[in-house]
Amino acid sequence: MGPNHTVPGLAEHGRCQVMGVVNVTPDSFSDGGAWFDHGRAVEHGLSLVAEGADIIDVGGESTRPGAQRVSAEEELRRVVPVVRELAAAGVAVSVDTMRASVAERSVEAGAVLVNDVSGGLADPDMARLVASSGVAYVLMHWRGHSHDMQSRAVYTDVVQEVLDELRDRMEAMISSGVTPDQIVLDPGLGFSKRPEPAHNWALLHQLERFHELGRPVLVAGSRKRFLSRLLGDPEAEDRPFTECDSATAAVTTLSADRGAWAVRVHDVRPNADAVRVAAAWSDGGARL
Ligand SMILES: Nc1nc2ncc(COP(=O)(O)O)nc2c(=O)[nH]1
Repeated sequence: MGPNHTVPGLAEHGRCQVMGVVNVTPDSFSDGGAWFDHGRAVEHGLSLVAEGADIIDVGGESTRPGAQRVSAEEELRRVVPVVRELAAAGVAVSVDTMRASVAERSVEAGAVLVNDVSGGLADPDMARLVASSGVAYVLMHWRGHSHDMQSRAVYTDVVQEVLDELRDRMEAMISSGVTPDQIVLDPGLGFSKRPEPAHNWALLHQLERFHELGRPVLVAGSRKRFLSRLLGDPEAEDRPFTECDSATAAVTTLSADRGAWAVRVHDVRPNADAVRVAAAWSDGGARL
């Protein structure tokens, strides 16, 4: 197990944490828009906490490859009420947004973490908001919006280049007033990464190198194409995304064993079990 960091505003459990996903979108690639209604989204978030989620990640804009952007007004309409109700229920809520305006209103509504897949590149105002609010911040590796991000998936050494680009973004955020302890890093599995060559597997294979950056690492492989491709059989197409939850739990176990601070997953229960197995295995049951 690698380092367990403390992140301001987030409880520490002495183990890898589980971030449950609630996509308040009509077209989410991984759950088919099941939680587009606010009431259903809040219910789903509470049920994920009951299954063992430590954090609930609320997103209002699909980031799957090819997805079109939604307006700031629509994104605000989708996420802020859900953030507010979950936070009021005592849930640790993160908001999955690239927009400073959405992050700001979500923090006001009680979010304790801003999960920015663009690492501050999509909205120049994000650094100011994160610095002024002091909120914890997920800085993910990103090379452009969904509509053309795969055209940027060209690397000579994907692990070294993702590390270098994350370091550059972290330094940029810190020079804008963000303190290092606010920052959680994420290699951005599936974002400007190709299944062939296996960029995502190369990043997971060398996950421990991300500790070189001295910040907690979030791994978000849940139901992603590199898993459905792995599990597909040669002649047929990929395994359906919603049938990749066992593989996701395997990624969780291995990520936790290699010191991931948290995993971001859709199906919480098997992953909540996996992080507990990894913790008990790692310390020989000392904390049981
Ligand atoms: N930090 C972080 N956030 C994310 N949000 C959405 C998605 C897209 O997946 P989904 O829409 O199926 O949840 N992936 C990530 C990710 O890899 N890292």
